[in-house]
Amino acid sequence: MGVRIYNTATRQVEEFVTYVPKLARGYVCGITPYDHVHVGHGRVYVFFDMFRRYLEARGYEVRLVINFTDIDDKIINKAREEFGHDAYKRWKEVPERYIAEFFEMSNKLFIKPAHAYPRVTENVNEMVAWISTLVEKGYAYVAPDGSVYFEVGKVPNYGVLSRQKIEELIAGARVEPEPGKKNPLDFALWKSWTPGEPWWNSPWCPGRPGWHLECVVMSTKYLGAPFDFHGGGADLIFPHHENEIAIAKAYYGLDNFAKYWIHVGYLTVRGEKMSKSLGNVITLREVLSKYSGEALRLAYAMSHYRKPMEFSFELLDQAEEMVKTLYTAYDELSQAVADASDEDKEKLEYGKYIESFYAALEDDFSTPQAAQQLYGLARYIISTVLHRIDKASRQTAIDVLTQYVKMADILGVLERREIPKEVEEVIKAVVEARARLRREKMYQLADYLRERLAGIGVELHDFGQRTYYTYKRR
Ligand SMILES: Nc1ncnc2c1ncn2[C@@H]1O[C@H](COP(=O)(O)OP(=O)(O)OP(=O)(O)O)[C@@H](O)[C@H]1O
Ligand SMILES: [Zn+2]
Repeated sequence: MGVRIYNTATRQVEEFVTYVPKLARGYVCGITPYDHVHVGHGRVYVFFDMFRRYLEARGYEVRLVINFTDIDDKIINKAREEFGHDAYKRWKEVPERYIAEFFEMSNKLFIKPAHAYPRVTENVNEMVAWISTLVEKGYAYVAPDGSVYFEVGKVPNYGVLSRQKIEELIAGARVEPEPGKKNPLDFALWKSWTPGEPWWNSPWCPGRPGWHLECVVMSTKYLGAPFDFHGGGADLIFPHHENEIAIAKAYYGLDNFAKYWIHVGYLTVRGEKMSKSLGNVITLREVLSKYSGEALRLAYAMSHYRKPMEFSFELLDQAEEMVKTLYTAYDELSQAVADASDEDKEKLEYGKYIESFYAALEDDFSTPQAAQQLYGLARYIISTVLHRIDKASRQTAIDVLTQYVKMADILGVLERREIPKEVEEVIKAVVEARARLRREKMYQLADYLRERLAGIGVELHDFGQRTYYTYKRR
């Protein structure tokens, strides 16, 4: 079966078919780097990382672009708070700091690098060129102060994504009519300069680009138009993504410049969206100083991406325990392969976990079910495969291990499985020595070695004559 995914543009779960076979091009709206990245942001980027890994496992080449909105009112305000009068000179330190943190946390979360990370400030010339074209085509107008607005009423079907009519949008949106705007829903493509703010030159006035335009220009610059999928948090559907579609429609004449619109539900704290403005933020730095990246990934995976996810430390504790089990199954099975025999004397029933895992992901990327199957397979390995390893063929043992790792790699939850070679050699030597002591009934000494190993995070599990170890990753 093919991949099926919910498309906000059609409000349906659809077959995922890319424009170019086996090439998936996607853009995810990036952070506005004015403060610490939090667990809510993490949910979005981990989701798209899992989706990307899944597509890659299905043989796609994935070209993923994530931007940084590195100039914005929030950044300017933060710079003023921090630097006072020097903000004008030093404002760039704010985005630099939080972009660095974004990368640091992405690493800790084992998020694979994107194809490109364009920044607004590096693409202003292209943005100015786009605005000129939009003005020429009659979709944008220049206000008396030199700001340029996009005229929403000029594009047919404005509101396709959020499924609202212009009149309803005007009534519902908290958009203030601004001087210079023809219609309250019109939005700025170019914002005129205010004293003390960073500015760039343009044919209209010194100023800076507007958010919605920025994402259209950066996505199509790196992915062409149309491209396959565009995503972000559910709060971006309106007005951000609606306006992106309108701009691209005006510029290219394309009905929709992205085929699939994929939106991730909110991460909540006591039912409310985690967000700076609500003051209920838990930073990724805090969580990842106490929990592994794999535990947080697994915690995310346990909620369906479109549903709200209530954050809690209990959830993380549970996920960390599960990750430990995943590693136990991996470590022990890797060692057990050597004890398998030449032919299958008993049949192992592991296929159903694998089939259900992929079936779940094919059906609108149900990571909760997939995670359950992966965990189920880990437990099956520990409770059954390891005990019967001498009744399974080496081929079967290797197959279970390979399939298990492949599944884990889609969710990205066994990312630290490599044990340093020297450490592995030392552990093996001690385990062998202990086995000899046990054969010679020198149990006290054998137990002493077990304790010493436990001290460095190595746990031993005896299966009759055989002993397998697990290694605690740090
Ligand atoms: N609590 C959350 N749950 C899910 N996604 C979120 C959450 N908060 C932000 N996002 C998403 O993270 C991405 C980056 O968002 P951005 O930097 O604009 O943050 P934001 O929405 O302004 O966050 P905050 O309100 O905390 O400042 C966007 O796709 C946004 O939808
Ligand atoms: Zn965007």
